[in-house]
Amino acid sequence: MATIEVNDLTKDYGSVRAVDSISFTVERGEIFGFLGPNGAGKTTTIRTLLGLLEPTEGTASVLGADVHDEDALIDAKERIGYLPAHLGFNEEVTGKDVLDYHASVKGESRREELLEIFTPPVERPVREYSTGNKRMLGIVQAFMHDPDLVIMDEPTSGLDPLMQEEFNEFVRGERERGKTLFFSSHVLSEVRRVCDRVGILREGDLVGLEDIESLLGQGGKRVQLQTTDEASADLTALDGVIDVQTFAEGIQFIYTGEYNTLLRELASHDVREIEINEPPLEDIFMHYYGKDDAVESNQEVASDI
Ligand SMILES: Nc1ncnc2c1ncn2[C@@H]1O[C@H](COP(=O)(O)OP(=O)(O)OP(=O)(O)O)[C@@H](O)[C@H]1O
Repeated sequence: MATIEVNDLTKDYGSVRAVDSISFTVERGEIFGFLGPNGAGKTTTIRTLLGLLEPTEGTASVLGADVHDEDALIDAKERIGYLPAHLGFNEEVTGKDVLDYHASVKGESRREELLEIFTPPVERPVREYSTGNKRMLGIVQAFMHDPDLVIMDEPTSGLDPLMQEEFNEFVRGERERGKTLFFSSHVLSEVRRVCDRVGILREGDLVGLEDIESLLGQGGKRVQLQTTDEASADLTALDGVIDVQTFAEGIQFIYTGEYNTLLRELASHDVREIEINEPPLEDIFMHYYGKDDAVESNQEVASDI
């Protein structure tokens, strides 16, 4: 049985359809990224998986527990960690108090180990915490009972780049330990660094479900080169060349065609400088969001690459 199973899940808030009949599974040991711009339905899906919202239609299960079955879900939650997007800690108690309480309910076998990596000032009251400190406290809380599945909503928001990298490293280590991680993000580069598979959500619809490798593969390659005007004209006339941009020092385009054709064309010209690499994930993402939405999505989907 898959660690997470979602079948035709729909969630309405009154007349607003937040999630529209989505289906996917997450297998044990996977890191699954749930990607989409603001308002796509990520938080709604996550809260439904945790039994915090009732589905309007459809079913979902986590660690074999049906989300409609309250008792089964309570048992399953002992083996689940949750990091919400909005951390509603009691501001008056210390970080240590927060963790002590969590320990009494779920356990704390990894508490000290986690506090070596993520370092909220646990002796101070939460009201004095920065956003990043709160996030670190939330991460420690989510993982300290060594759960089999951890569900996280925008886990790195508020973390500085160094701590984000620590987090990515930690997440990769968890995969080695056979844990299953499900997290939402609108930061494409983050998903690219750590996920095995991604689900792409758009206005409540699951518009893509891909291995990260094939997601990157679909986007072609970005070619940047310095060459003669004649060569530039020949190259950009090839099938599969899109998004051509001309600069004083050369040209750049995305190539989705056959590699040998490109290489033959390149070999027949005088090429002074060339770089071929993956296109930015935003370009790949546009594939799912379509041209009409490109401008809007571009603004909503952040990337730090
Ligand atoms: N309590 C609510 N009542 C009414 N509509 C809601 C409620 N919560 C969310 N929505 C709507 O449901 C849709 C999905 O929201 P959701 O918070 O799940 O998206 P999201 O992908 O998590 O976005 P974000 O990245 O901004 O958190 C949005 O249109 C949102 O306005």
